[in-house]
Amino acid sequence: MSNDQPRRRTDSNPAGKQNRSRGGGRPGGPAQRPGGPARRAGGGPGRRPQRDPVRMLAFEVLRAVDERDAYANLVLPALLRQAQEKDGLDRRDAALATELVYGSLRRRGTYDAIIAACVDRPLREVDPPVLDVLSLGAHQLLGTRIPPHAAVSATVDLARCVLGEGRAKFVNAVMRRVTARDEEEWLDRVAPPYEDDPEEHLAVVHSHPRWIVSALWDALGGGRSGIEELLEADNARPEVTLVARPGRITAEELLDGTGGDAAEPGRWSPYAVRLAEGGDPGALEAVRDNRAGVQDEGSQLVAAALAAAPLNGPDRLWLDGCAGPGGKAALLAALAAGRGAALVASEKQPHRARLVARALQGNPGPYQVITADGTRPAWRPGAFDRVLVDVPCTGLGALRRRPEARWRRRAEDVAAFAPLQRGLLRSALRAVRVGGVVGYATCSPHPAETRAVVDDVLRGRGGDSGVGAEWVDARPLMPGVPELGAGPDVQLWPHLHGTDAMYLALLRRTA
Ligand SMILES: C[S@@+](CC[C@H](N)C(=O)[O-])C[C@H]1O[C@@H](n2cnc3c(N)ncnc32)[C@H](O)[C@@H]1O
Repeated sequence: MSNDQPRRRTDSNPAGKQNRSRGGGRPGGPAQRPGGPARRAGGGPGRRPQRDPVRMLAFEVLRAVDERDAYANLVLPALLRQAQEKDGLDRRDAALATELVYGSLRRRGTYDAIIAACVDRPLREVDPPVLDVLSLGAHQLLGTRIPPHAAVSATVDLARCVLGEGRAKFVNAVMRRVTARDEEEWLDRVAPPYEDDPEEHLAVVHSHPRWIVSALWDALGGGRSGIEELLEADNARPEVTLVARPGRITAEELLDGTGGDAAEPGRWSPYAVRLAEGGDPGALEAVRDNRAGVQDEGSQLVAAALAAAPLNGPDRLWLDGCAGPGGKAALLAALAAGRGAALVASEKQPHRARLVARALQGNPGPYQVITADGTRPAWRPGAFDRVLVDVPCTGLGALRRRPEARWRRRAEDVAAFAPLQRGLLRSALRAVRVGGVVGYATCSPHPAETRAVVDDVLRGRGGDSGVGAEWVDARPLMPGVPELGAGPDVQLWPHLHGTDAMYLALLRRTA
């Protein structure tokens, strides 16, 4: 199965109801488990299924992601909180639920290819809730240390609870086929050899849509090892990084506040603190009162580089033209306050502008949050000394944080963002005064969203910004950060820097 094949959409068949015509079906041809036949799992028909709140919760999150395009990183914490109160879910349960949800979403491409080899019809003809149960089962079998018999039995019990007895039999049969091989053996079977089709091989083995493998490889360049490391980094759990907002708390004070072993300093940003696994940012007083926040180190580096870019003339008024939800704006506002400047944080979506206002609350210097379309400026041309536009993009640089995003995005999305990205950069160049600096940032390394946008705008392709601009080398403004490329722009990478794949171009207005 190609990893670009859409897998599932909404289900007309609510979970918990049997559907004999679609829900059952025969699994694929016979498969022998090494060392003997697969063990019967899930208990006999007479046994009542174990209702496991952890797996029920994980299933509920996967359904929300599939049915209503929910974001796992928003739905999961809310359901975990509820379950902690209602079912007494403890930390270990919460960690397992998180692993099951994130693991099965991230590895969906690989698991789908394996499940497809165990079923006698195209996956799109298998009901989405059945596929969700199978993904959770496949992840337990192939991606965790849960013993196979326990993984199969828990999956069949889940199927009996949420799908009904008929479809649970189907799930049981498929799961028993999956147990016939370990992950490596399955990949040898379902992925084409690298030599025959490198992109499809990497897509199946590392569970990314093929078009994303292709785009990331184009952006990264180089041979097999680099792209494999990048794809692996996308599948790893990202650590939680905090930002200590300057003028309000130092990184050292924030570290002390986490209580010893629970955190360590950031790798590159002087404001960063990395939380140890399982650390809960919401438990920290500094986060609760806004002196610190959760922010990837790449985003911190982008804001800090713009703030550090050399300027000719005054440095009084800064603009963040795409501010929501406010992470970079909060750091910029704190840095601006430190040198007597003010920040205007502008955001088109009112609900996101409210998030910006919340992020900036308590900032030690002057700031203003406005709701405005950055392509139709609500400010005078040349009003600002520094301008950031962190434009809407495909988010291909943050796949490790948004486990479902890679399956939702389409190749066409890249072109769909192009006019807005160019429009926002042209506006930013008009908003900055001559001698001032603009930062163009994306959380995507796709060349069509990064360098191509800046080149087009500088050359007046597709519309004249009416101003002159020149490149500023961004690399020296990220001191100590290795492997920043040939410049003058900067591309960060999860596998090289441990950050999201943020891109930054800095431009100085010349006329
Ligand atoms: C990548 S996000 C910015 C992230 C933000 N800089 C941060 O660090 O939290 C892009 C933002 O631009 C906003 N946006 C989209 N179109 C816009 C427009 N025409 N003018 C201003 N903002 C816009 C989106 O609503 C979104 O909040």
